[in-house]
Amino acid sequence: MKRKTSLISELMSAQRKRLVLLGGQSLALGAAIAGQAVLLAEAVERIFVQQAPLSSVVVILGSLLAVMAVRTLLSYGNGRIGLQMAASAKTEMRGKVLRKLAHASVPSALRGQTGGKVSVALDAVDEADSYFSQYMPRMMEAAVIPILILIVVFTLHMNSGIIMLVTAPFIPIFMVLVGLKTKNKSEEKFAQLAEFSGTFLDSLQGLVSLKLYGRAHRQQQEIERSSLGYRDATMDILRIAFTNTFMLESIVMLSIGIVALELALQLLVFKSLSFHTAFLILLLVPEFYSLLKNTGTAFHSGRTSMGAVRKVEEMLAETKEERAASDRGDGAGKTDGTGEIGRVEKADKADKADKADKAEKAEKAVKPGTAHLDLIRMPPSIELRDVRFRYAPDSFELAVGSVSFGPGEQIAIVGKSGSGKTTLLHLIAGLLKPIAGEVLVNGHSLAQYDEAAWFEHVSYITQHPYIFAGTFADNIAIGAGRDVSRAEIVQAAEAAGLAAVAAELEQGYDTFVGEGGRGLSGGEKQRLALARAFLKQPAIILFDEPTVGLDLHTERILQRSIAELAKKTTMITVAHRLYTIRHADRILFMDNGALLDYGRHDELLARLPQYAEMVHVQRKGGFA
Ligand SMILES: Nc1ncnc2c1ncn2[C@@H]1O[C@H](COP(=O)(O)OP(=O)(O)OP(=O)(O)O)[C@@H](O)[C@H]1O
Repeated sequence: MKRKTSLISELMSAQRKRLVLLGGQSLALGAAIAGQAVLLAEAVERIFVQQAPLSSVVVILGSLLAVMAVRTLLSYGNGRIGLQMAASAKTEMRGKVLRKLAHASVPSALRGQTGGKVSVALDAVDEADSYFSQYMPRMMEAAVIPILILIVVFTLHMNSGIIMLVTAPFIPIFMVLVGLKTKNKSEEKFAQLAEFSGTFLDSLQGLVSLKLYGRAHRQQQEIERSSLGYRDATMDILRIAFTNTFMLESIVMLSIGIVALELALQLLVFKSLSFHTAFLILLLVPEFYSLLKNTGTAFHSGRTSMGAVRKVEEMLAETKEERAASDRGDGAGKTDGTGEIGRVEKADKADKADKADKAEKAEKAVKPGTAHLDLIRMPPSIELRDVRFRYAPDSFELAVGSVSFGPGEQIAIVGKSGSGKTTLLHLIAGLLKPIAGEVLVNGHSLAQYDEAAWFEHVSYITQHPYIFAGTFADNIAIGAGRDVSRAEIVQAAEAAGLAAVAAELEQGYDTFVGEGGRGLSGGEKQRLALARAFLKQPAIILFDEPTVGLDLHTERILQRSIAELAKKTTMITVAHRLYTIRHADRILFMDNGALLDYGRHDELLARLPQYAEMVHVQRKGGFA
């Protein structure tokens, strides 16, 4: 049998008490099975062979009923323990998956299909059920009861014991052969299911675009292809399951037949066996094989489950690797540290030594995990020190030199599309980790801060804020991260210019918005994000200014709200409007991943031709 997955070992070791109980109950079950056969053989012998009166077997029949009841209770008990083990293992597994997904870095969260991840978190975890609810109890029973029956048979009649001993291994051997095949097929099935779920969800989310671009039919074919792949993988497993059952039944019937023939010969031809012994053995033999056969069936579902657990394990390992990579500062976790980055750093040896020296000093100054104490000085000073970042080894590289922002400064990041503005914003937010250099907050590396403590001070207003299915008020309240009163929500909404929007809603602040509720326009969504920020009162606001033109009225409301919010915060804006740019304390001009220059509007206008050109273009476009 293949080695168990380490996740299964981990989950099983948490269930030690239940396993011991299962072992104990299985032993008692074995004794009940043997006892039941002994009592039944005795009753039949007395009634039919010795022709004894019924009154003389009343005690035996009463005991038989009692043993049968105990046997039923013990079987039920084993099933219950199995279900309990499955429930707690699934809870643990799902918890692990959700924790990993929740703590994944931004690049790894964006990687892969959402539907595939959902399928692993829900379906694969559910499929793991039978490993604990069926496979483990049956395996435990198979490890104890058949041995007990064999001992009884050997003491009664050596030949029958030998036949059972010789034929029994065929069942586990067959199980292993089939099981190995099933596990591979099961892994294939889950890969197919994840692909199918991913394709389906992607198609649903992009349905409008697919229709507009006439790609709906192709996508339909794609869904059909992946659903057929899933069907075929499932059918393969079912085919193996049916063959498995047929083969097991055949082996069992043949083995029982051989033992019965041998008993008949000894009883009738050689007359070396009493009816009582022969009948008792004949009662025990089917129990013996049926246990092994049930184990075979459970083994099949156990292997299917292991394939599913393997999928969960892969997902957990993937996230672990990425975390390890991002902790090492490998950017998106794709670099191996010996590639181009290594070469660049070799060429820059002196600089690197200097940096290492500085990093060591910073390390000594602040022990990891204690740096959040320095988040008291808010808004903080932020410094970028030779920050470099890359999504993947051969992809776009961002390299900003050194620049620092004082507490409460208003920073605008400008540049052409694709120049790295959002990437820089994410690096400052700590959503991406630099592959070289560091982002310092209040003089300490951002990497040393407790992530949750840092995020408590940050609000990030993207161009497409997430609106979840809930009321308008709930969607604002999420910004606070604590219980807030209706008055506070209304105040935040008013500050963000949302009061009029709320007044127009059918049920005001209690109107359902988001999925399945009322939709919101782009401008309304951004104002909702601003309202969240008003509630949160962060020390740093990262703002991705809308590129699409808003109407003048909305634009004014937004500007007023942002100016109000900016009073007590460091605000870093990916700016597209000349108004924002001109009012910034400092403008960072990005070009193809490099920070070309920074300064105030008039300074850049005087010394950076690219900036002057951008301003000129914007003026012509009427953005000013
Ligand atoms: N998750 C990602 N994986 C790989 N490359 C990425 C990823 N996100 C962005 N990029 C690439 O990084 C470069 C910079 O992207 P970024 O979004 O920072 O630019 P930007 O200046 O904000 O652009 P825009 O103004 O159009 O939003 C682009 O070439 C983009 O293709």
